[in-house]
Amino acid sequence: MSFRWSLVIPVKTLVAAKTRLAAATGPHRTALAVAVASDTLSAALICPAVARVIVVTADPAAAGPLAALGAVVVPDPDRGLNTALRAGAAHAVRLAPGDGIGALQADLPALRAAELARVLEAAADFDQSFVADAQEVGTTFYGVRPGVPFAPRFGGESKAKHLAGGAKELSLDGIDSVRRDVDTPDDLRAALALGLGPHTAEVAELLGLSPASGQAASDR
Ligand SMILES: Nc1nc2c(ncn2[C@@H]2O[C@H](COP(=O)(O)OP(=O)(O)OP(=O)(O)O)[C@@H](O)[C@H]2O)c(=O)[nH]1
Ligand SMILES: C=C(OP(=O)(O)O)C(=O)O
Repeated sequence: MSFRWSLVIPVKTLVAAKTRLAAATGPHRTALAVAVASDTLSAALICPAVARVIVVTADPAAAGPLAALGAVVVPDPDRGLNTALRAGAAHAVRLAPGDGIGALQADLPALRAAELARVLEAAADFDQSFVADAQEVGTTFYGVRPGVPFAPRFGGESKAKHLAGGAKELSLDGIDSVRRDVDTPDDLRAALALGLGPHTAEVAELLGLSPASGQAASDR
């Protein structure tokens, strides 16, 4: 691969985040949202093909811990997910016009750097590409090669939208952790089975879901 990547991770204002997990998480809902984003970010940052991670958020309670882990934080224009992603991508172009730009969902708590590396290597061969989520309905990664217009179509049935937009679906074996987004209690259990990162494992233990057995992203 002749270029590296800027990854943009969108993080919704915490008061509105992870509502489908509200009943299962009670007072720990916002902690879970930050933990899941922290594990996603940490795994991305140790991937050699990733030059930087740009978090787009309007929430200081998310921005603080994610900046401390190494993210560049960009303010959210607060006009929805794809606008937030485009704001992050515009910043990425200013910082490093010669790098690819990827959007990565924030809710991949089992993400393994080696699996993300395989996705980025494959993405380098296409102008626009994406990875469908584990349900085969949504999208967890959308990326463009350097200089290609960044046109994310996240939200709802976004796998079909990215296909319709001309992006190549990356159907690789062995990238379960990149596809395992967490929206529901069943998703959280599935991520637990793959191996949660340490931040999410700590919250999962508070929820009575697991022992604190999170592994560093480099070891998973
Ligand atoms: N910065 C930013 N991120 C967003 C916005 N809307 C959604 N996201 C992020 O996009 C991803 C998918 O979001 P959703 O599935 O809509 O929301 P969620 O908080 O994960 O879950 P629910 O509340 O259960 O829908 C998550 O990583 C969110 O943090 C937005 O307006 N701005
Ligand atoms: C916004 C999306 O994800 P989620 O499943 O988290 O709603 C999407 O897949 O486009």
